Amino acid sequence: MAEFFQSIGSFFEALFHAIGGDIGILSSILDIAIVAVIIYNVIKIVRETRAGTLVKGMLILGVCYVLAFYLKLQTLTFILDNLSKVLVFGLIVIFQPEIRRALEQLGRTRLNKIKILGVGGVLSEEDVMQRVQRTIDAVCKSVKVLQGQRMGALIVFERDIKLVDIVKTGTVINAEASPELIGNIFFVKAPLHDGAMIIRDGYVCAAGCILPLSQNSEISSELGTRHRAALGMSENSDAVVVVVSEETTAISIAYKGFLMRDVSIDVLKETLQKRLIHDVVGDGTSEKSPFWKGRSK
Ligand SMILES: Nc1ncnc2c1ncn2[C@@H]1O[C@H](COP(=O)(O)OP(=O)(O)OP(=O)(O)O)[C@@H](O)[C@H]1O
Repeated sequence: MAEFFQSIGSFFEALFHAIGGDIGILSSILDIAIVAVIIYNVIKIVRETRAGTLVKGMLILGVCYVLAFYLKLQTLTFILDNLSKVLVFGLIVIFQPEIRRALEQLGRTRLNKIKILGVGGVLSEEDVMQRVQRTIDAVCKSVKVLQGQRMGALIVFERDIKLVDIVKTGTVINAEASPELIGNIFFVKAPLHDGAMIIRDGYVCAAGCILPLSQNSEISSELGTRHRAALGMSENSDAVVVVVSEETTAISIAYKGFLMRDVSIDVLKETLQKRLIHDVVGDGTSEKSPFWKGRSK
């Protein structure tokens, strides 16, 4: 295997020499570019996730370590030195969802998206997006009805990461979304009202599904297991999760480990369109999403 990579390396070296390039300069440029991309993404993750507070804590520990070292406080230096070794493993455990998501994002390519959209298959991208739009309309309409009847709901919009294990915990439906169907599923006496509904490519894929609960200790204590499950799902996948509170009728949206609480139907519709249509077709409007403004847990 090592020989194989060596021969590939030699091939590229010979190629660069053949085209008159300097491998040293080229590799330095490549090196700097890769490191810049890694640093940019780490800063992005720190800013967008709960890592921010932890990084501040680590910086404080780092400053303490430097001070202790230069002031020759041997016991404190010893403790902080050993703590830092344990901390590396602790961070891997704490950030397991973020690390997993980052690796999953890395493994996702434009090709995957093309396949998911069904280009080259039976449906065109436009057909799938029209169906997704109809589903968003149906969900928004039924959410309004559910609020009026004080009924809770938990709706997961699957995106690139397939939720096969989650679907298995519920009952497969595979039907076109309509306000009537969604209303029926979440009707309090209906057998599938407990748990989450999963929507895949604009179809109601399953209902009565069990989601992973978030272990985040920063979640507001007034939020119960429905909201915790929504947040947990968004921490462990790229899904957009909609919650309608049975108690307060408030609508919340969980995405990438953040919960935006008490949103209006208009914001719900806008966010779903941005995450499920604009993000997928890549028209560049997704970053203007209101989701990241005023996010909370
Ligand atoms: N792990 C889970 N996966 C899917 N659904 C869940 C899960 N845990 C709880 N639920 C749903 O949440 C309901 C309980 O909601 P609970 O009252 O505890 O939460 P809440 O966040 O306070 O919501 P609400 O504001 O609607 O009362 C359950 O009946 C079930 O339908």
